[in-house]
Amino acid sequence: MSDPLLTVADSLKDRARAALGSRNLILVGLMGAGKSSVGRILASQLGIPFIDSDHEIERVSRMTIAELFAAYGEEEFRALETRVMKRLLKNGPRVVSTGGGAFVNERTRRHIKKGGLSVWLKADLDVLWERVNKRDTRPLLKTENPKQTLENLMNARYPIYAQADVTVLSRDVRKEVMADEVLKAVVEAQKESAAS
Ligand SMILES: Nc1ncnc2c1ncn2[C@@H]1O[C@H](COP(=O)(O)OP(=O)(O)OP(=O)(O)O)[C@@H](O)[C@H]1O
Ligand SMILES: O=C(O)C1=C[C@@H](O)[C@@H](O)[C@H](O)C1
Ligand SMILES: [Mg+2]
Repeated sequence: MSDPLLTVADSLKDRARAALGSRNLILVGLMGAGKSSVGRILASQLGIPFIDSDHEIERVSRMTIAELFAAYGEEEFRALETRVMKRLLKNGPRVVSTGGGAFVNERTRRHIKKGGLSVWLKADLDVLWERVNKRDTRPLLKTENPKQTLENLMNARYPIYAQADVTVLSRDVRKEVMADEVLKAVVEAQKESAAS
């Protein structure tokens, strides 16, 4: 006899996959929200390709994000990010994890809105700080008080991330649990848009 729990999990994946159709599933949110790690799990569960825009930018430029910021500055980085995102979102379905500032940029946001379903992984300051303070690869946090900088970014960006199609609370639960919550939110979003 089949395991009823497995059947429930399988049908969630199937329902989310059907709800997505040929659209991309695009994860947005601040540094440390879990876009890259949860995105990878989602892609494997949905059986569709996974792309991380930060990695794609590093691949095409053959430089790290930190090197790009240092050599060309944030403005040039954003212009490159917009071009890369536009290209990545032309075809779907894919799971695309974005860099933390991608959705904040108006042009990039337009490509994201056109290219699929955007999901904001929303987390509180302490959760984000616990996760990002372990590595110093993030150029925007190389300040005297990086936790305060992170809080300033939250205050400036949260009203913009709130424009995503769907919001999922990112908490200290297993990444697989977070991925399941995103799948449920995708199914719900599709139901709501079908009903309206
Ligand atoms: N649900 C979770 N529980 C515990 N740790 C997590 C969870 N989600 C992510 N992490 C950890 O937090 C760190 C940051 O996660 P991740 O790189 O996925 O974030 P991100 O949103 O892609 O950040 P960035 O915008 O900087 O790329 C990683 O070390 C990851 O393993
Ligand atoms: O929040 C941001 O603006 C950034 C987040 C990272 O993912 C990188 O894209 C880069 O470090 C900028
Ligand atoms: Mg990431």
